[in-house]
Parts: sequence; C-alpha cells; structure tokens
Amino acid sequence: MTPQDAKPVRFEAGRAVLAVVRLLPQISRPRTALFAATTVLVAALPLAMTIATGLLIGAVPDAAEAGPGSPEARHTYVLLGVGVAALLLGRLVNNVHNANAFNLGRELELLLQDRLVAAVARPAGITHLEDDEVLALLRIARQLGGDFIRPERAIRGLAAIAPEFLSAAGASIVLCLFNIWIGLAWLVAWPLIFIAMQNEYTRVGKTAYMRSTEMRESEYMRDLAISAEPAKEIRVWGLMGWLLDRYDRQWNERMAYTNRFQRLRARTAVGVVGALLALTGATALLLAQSGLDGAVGFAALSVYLVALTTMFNFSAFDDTAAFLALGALPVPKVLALESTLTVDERPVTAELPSAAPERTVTFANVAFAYPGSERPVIEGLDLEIEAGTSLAVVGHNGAGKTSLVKLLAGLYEPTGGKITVDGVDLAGVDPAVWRTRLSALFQDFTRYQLTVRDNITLGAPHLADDTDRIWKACEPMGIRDLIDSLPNGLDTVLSSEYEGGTDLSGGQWQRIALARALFAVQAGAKILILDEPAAALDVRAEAELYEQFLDITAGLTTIVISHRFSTVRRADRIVVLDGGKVVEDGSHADLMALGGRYAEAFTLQANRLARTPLA
Ligand SMILES: Nc1ncnc2c1ncn2[C@@H]1O[C@H](COP(=O)(O)OP(=O)(O)OP(=O)(O)O)[C@@H](O)[C@H]1O
Repeated sequence: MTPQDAKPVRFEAGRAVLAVVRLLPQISRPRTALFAATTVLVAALPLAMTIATGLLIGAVPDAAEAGPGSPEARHTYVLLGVGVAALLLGRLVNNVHNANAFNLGRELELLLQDRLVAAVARPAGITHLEDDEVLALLRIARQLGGDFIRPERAIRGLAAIAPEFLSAAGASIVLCLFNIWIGLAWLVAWPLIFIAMQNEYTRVGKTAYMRSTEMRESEYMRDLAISAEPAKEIRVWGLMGWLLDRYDRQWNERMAYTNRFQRLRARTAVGVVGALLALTGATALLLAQSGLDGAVGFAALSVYLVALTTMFNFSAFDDTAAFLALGALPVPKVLALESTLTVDERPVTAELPSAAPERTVTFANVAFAYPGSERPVIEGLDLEIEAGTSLAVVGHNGAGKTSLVKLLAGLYEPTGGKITVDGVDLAGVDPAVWRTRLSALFQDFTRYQLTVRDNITLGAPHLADDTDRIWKACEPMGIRDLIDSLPNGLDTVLSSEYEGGTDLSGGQWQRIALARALFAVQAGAKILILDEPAAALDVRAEAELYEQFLDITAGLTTIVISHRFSTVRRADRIVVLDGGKVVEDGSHADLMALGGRYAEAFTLQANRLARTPLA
C-alpha cells in the first residue's frame, strides 16, 4: 500500500459519522430520542450555570448594598438557585447520557456484527471468504486485539463531543452579544477545525485499517503460538522462538509504518493552531480593552470570559475526537459490504424436482479458475454422472478433483460451461434447495469442539434429537463401542480443552465425520460426496468402510475421491482427471484393459501393497 491509499476520500469522516447516527434509531427510537435530548441538556446546563454565575457575580454588590430582604437580594438568591440546580441537574443528566451512549454503542456493534455475519453467510459460495476486504471487516467484527477501530467508540465519542459542540456554539452566541464578528468567527471556526481534525484522524485510521492483511498475518502468528491444534508441531520442531520472533518483527514493522502516518500533517497543524491562537488572542484583547474602557460591565465581562473558556472544553483534538473518527470508519464499509453481497446473490430461475437427481448430473464443458487467479484448474470438463451409481475420481495431486466436487457442491461457480441436474442448470437453482440434496465430507473436514451428538447431527441439525437415527449412522462406521466408552456417551465433548471432554485419534475423527455424512443421507440427501473419506485409516479399513458405505448407500449417487485404488476399484465407474480434464473413463476392468495411467498406477500400488505385509 502506498501512503496515497491512506488519503481520506472527500467528506469520508462526515459520511462515516452520519452513517453511525442513522443507525441509532434502528437500535432503539426512544433511546435515540433520549440521546438527542440529553445531548442538548448536557450542553445547555453548564451554559445556564455559567450565565447564572456571571449574573450572580454582577448582582452581589447591588444586593449587599440594598441589604437582606431587598428585591436585589432576592434576585441573587434566584440566580444562586438556578446555578446550583443547573449544576446538579447537569451531573445527573451527564450520567444518564453516558450510560445511554455506552449501551447504544454496544448495541451498535452487535447490530453491525449481526448484519455483517448475515451478509457474509448469505452468498451460497465461499468466494467472498477469500476476499481481503471481507476478511478485514470480519476481523473488526471479531474485535480482535482490542482494536481501536471500534464502532462502539464512535458512539461514546459522539456522546461526549455533541454536547461540547452545542455548548461551544452557545458560548459563541454569548460572545455575539459582546461582538457579533468575534462570536460568528468562533461559531464558524470550531466546526472547520473539528472537520479538519476528523479528516486527519480518518486518514490515520485508514492507515491502520488498510493494513488489516498484515495485521491478520501477525495475529495468525500469535494464534499459532497459543492454539492447541498446532501446539504439537510447534513443540516438536522447537518453533516457539521462531514464531515469537516473527510475530514481534511483523508487529514492529506494522507499528513503524503506522507511526509514520500517525503524525498530524503540518498544514493541518499550522492551520488549526494558527486559527485558534488568532481568534483567542483577538477575543481576549478586545475583552480586556472593553473592560478597561468601561464599555462592558464587570458581570458581563465575567460571563464573556467564562464563555471563552467554555470554548476550550470542546474535544476536537483529544482521544475522544480520534475515537469518533476511527470508530465510525468501518461503519459505511459494513453497510456497503452488505449491499455488495446482496447484489451478488444470483436470482433463482429454475425449479429442481423433489426427486432430482433421478437421471443424470452433467458437467458440460465446465471451466473454473479460483477467484483472483487467471490459471484455470478445470478446463473443458465433460462428465455425465448417472444417478444412483457410484463414481470414483482419481488423479495426481492438484489434478482438480477437489475443485470438481466443490463446484458440484455450489461452493464456487464455474467460470465457463454449466452443471445440470436432470437437465436443470444448477446456476438457476436455489442453493439452499440444492444443498438439501447433498451430503459431503471433505478432506479437511471440521472437528467441531462440540458433543459427539452435535458432531454427527450437524449433517441434518433438525434431527438432532433422533438418537435411534444417530446410532444408525454410527453402527456402519464401527464407532458405537467407542462412543459407549466415552464418559458421557453421545454427550461427550470432543475436545480435551473442556472438562469431561476427550480428543479422538485421526481415524476415529474420520469415522465420526463419515457418520455425519451418513446422517445427512438418512435425512434425505441424494448425492454423497466423499473427498479422501478415510485417508487416516489403514488401507484395509478404508476399503472395508467404503464397501460398507456402498452397501448402505445403494441407489444413491456417490462420488468418491481417493488415492487408494483398493477403494476406488469398488466404484461402478472411475474417471481419471489430469489438468482439470477427464483423461480416462470406465469401470475398473475397462481401465485395466486400457493399460493407461489408471492401470499403471493401480499396478504400482498393488505391487507395493503386496510387499507390505501389514498394509
Ligand atoms: N482456494 C484456492 N485458491 C486458489 N487455488 C486453489 C485453491 N484450492 C486449490 N487451488 C489450486 O487448484 C488446483 C487443483 O486443486 P485441487 O484441490 O482441486 O486438486 P486435487 O486433485 O484435489 O489434489 P489433491 O489430490 O492433492 O487433493 C491446484 O493447483 C491448487 O493449487
């Protein structure tokens, strides 16, 4: 990123604060009204106290002369009463104002987080989750690292600054009574100074905000050091020192960069300080002269002087002002992301029959490149999968096997060609409907730190209470005894990070994940995708498991990716992928007879296995 990138867009600070203000009624209309009312009161009450005090000072000599009980004395009591009431009420209203602002701020963050999560969850695919801007916003949503770019702080900043601003405006009006030009100059100067400073803070905030990718990198290093999952490798390889060094280095580089752009720009500093000095000097000089001339009385002079000092209660330069700008910064971006991801939603134009697929799932001249990459990983792929049969996809690493099933699962959209189900183009089908027909287990399946029951029923969460069905999914996977032996059976948390929880072996985890896929099949899925379903099992166990799977899922369309030919050979049909294209296609017998890549790889693996007695 170049320093120019951090340059504020015109009115960016103002638009961000406005976006925050517009969201407030969505949180609560009554509390927004209260916020507005207390803003005015917090501004007005100190001003009322100031005026009453000034008038009181002016009235005391006359009252002393007139004596107790005189109208002049009564007048001073009234002024004293007004001053004290304004002081006490001011304190009370201030507390209500701050508490309300604090709660509104927290709810604003909740609202933004909800909207962000809903927006991010909306697209059917996962392309946007590899987008830098989306990840930057999600990082803010997670409130990692006690970030200072937090919308909640914008509300608190607004709560402090709005009354101060009104109070300064009131003081300017008071000064208008002394000298209209001086008063007007103050009335105009403060907003201009405030805007200039907000733009500076926004520029600084953007420097940090736009470095979110680097921040994620260093946070990743930190998380590696403190998470359980990579802990084994980090200890075995003695990586902790390296990790912390790298984290420190990245952190320092980031801070050095941020510090460079955090300084106030000279022209803003000179402009702001110059304007304030000139205006304060002129006001003080004129006041002093008018006092000495006798043009302004003692009481009025003290009111004007208090008004002048009130001007400097306004936070244009402190943390509060900075947090207003920084906190508001991501709000328009969250709102913009919401609309971007909504626009990206594709329209539903086709109805998928409830029994589909009954005939075929077809890839017709499908091409695909990952977002942000020009290189096609799938190109000119033609493949017709007969419904109700089992298909195995083989090929060397990077051949495009997983990409193919990700396209079928709708996680990405083809960049060319189309995928049809019983002749219906998937591009027009409601992704939610298509997902109900699918069950998938990916290579990098998730090990949820939840109960065994959750881990299995996440395949069809609406059936989570159906224990019989859970056991039906577990038995073919050979995990019933394992679950029975756990401290809380199905309700044992699968993580040693929780009391009473336990971790499992790689193979046991894989069996649990397979049970999850099977549970989804029982709930009505019609296509089962297994990407390296049992790589953590030994060859024989994987082959047996797949055999069982095929028995249980007979009549279902199954697609399995495996590097184990003992598994693959059991499928009705096998396709060999290379460079994102089908290069061989047929049954095990057909492909062996063909004597091509499949036959070569199969023979190689079979010979190796024959020499390995324990395999
Ligand atoms: N999220 C991604 N972004 C960019 N490129 C990717 C992404 N995932 C995979 N690729 C690239 O796509 C190509 C095909 O990957 P794919 O995972 O489909 O291969 P595969 O045949 O399943 O390999 P393996 O047998 O190793 O699992 C690879 O060159 C890989 O680098």
